[in-house]
Amino acid sequence: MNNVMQNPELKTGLVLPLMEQFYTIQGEGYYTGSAAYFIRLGGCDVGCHWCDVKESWDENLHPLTPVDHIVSHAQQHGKLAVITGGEPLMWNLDVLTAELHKKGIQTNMETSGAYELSGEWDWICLSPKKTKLPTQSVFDAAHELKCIIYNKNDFKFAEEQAAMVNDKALLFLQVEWSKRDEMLPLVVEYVKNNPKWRISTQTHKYLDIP
Ligand SMILES: C[S@@+](CC[C@H](N)C(=O)[O-])C[C@H]1O[C@@H](n2cnc3c(N)ncnc32)[C@H](O)[C@@H]1O
Ligand SMILES: Nc1nc2[nH]cc(C(=O)O)c2c(=O)[nH]1
Ligand code: SF4
Ligand SMILES: [Mg+2]
Repeated sequence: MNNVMQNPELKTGLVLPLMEQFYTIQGEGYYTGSAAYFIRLGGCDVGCHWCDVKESWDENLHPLTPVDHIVSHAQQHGKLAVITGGEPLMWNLDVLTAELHKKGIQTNMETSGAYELSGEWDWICLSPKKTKLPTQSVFDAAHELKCIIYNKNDFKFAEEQAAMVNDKALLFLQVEWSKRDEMLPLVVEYVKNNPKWRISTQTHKYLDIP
């Protein structure tokens, strides 16, 4: 076991490995266009080869930060927080989300769902990955399913994941950024033929904002 994992305060969720926090516009999914304070936690062992934030993967590189410190910054920037990573569900998020709620801040999360759910959430965006499938707890609680399309096989995977998620979840297809020129036309055709899906694009990358 590594250094970070041994910390008892991490188990209780009083500290979390913080990579960065920044105020920006949610670029993806249902909340696209909304101002949001992003809290990016370090640590991920899912291993997506196209991941756009590989610097997050090694949790030991990201300082264990008291939750009250994180929340005191969040409360200076609007009323919506997005917890992302890395894979945020590697950590106990009960304290972070309770403290954000105490300050009247909405709690949204971006997750692969690869770990059991913790935390109290107003909105969960589940983006399943083939290398480490979501747990049932996250399929049941997700508000949106956002499947990444890197190649043609990913449409089939997206349908399999849609069959697993709860009936209320909104369904989004998001093209993998480096394949956008090749795959976006296929995603457009797919959504026209299968209108239960919507398109999500990484609008922050087009806008050139964080
Ligand atoms: C960096 S991940 C962090 C949260 C969590 N680990 C997850 O995968 O949902 C945030 C979102 O970005 C998506 N994403 C990551 N790299 C991407 C890429 N190259 N193109 C499109 N979406 C990407 C993920 O699928 C996820 O929906
Ligand atoms: N603007 C902006 N929107 C985002 N939506 C999800 C992001 C993420 O990395 O989790 C992200 C991000 O990194 N930036
Ligand atoms: S699960 Fe999320 S953070 Fe982890 S490698 Fe995949 S996209 Fe990156
Ligand atoms: Mg991102």
